[in-house]
Amino acid sequence: MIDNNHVIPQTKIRVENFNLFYGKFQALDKITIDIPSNQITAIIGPSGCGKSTFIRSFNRMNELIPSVRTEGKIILDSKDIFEIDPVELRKQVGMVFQRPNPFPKTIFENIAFGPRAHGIRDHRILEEIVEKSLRQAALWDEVKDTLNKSGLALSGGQQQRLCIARALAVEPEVILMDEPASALDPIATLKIEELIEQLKEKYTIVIVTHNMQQAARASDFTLFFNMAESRAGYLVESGKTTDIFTNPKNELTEQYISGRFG
Ligand SMILES: Nc1ncnc2c1ncn2[C@@H]1O[C@H](COP(=O)(O)OP(=O)(O)OP(=O)(O)O)[C@@H](O)[C@H]1O
Repeated sequence: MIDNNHVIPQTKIRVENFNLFYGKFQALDKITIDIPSNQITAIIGPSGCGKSTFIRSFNRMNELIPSVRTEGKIILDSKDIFEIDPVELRKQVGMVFQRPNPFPKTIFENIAFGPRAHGIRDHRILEEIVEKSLRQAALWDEVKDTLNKSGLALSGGQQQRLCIARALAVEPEVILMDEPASALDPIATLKIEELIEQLKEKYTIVIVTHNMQQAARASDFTLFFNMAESRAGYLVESGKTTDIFTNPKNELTEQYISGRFG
């Protein structure tokens, strides 16, 4: 399909009328949005508006919290995620967190852990996966001679790329990133942004960020969330990142991106 001479990307995740409650508190209110395939979608909005809760819904991580209840649909390709086994779902929808969290194991074992848990035992195949994942995460050249060193001995930026490599090792389709560069210095941050740009060729990326420049620089689509008076998070506006940042339709979006609230 062609729209203003641009190809319209396919939908990877469709969210329909999605509500999420922590006990009696409603954290997400009637979210409906399509997340495009092989694109980078940034989620921005003031603290507490439900950005992390929203992306944690995509791989059902919120279900690990006992009080959580959801309503509505989340469809991955054509499958209802609530009908997919959560372990299988989390293989397809990987996650990278705010603080790099390598396992206290060697670099090799950090990457081999997931594939091994999914049944791959052959050491030669594991070696191939480790190399491929580290190459994709732009870390191979820096660690190829020290694969038996602890992942914790790497710098913060390297640790975060190790965590990205670990997520890639089980061949996900979607990678969720919750402020993946917020604990990193500007150079390590730019490396992560460059890496994310390369990864979208193969993966659908959804990234939460507080950093407006980062959203503007590094994403194709942007969703702006806000909080209602009840503190429930809702989607104010979504669209191409260039449109959201240059020509927002909603006054709240305009105020937020220009730093006038949040
Ligand atoms: N485990 C939980 N139990 C109860 N309430 C929670 C829980 N986790 C988050 N919340 C509440 O849900 C709301 C949304 O939180 P969430 O962390 O998703 O927001 P956020 O937009 O990602 O915030 P930030 O930008 O500060 O990280 C907040 O009011 C928060 O207090």
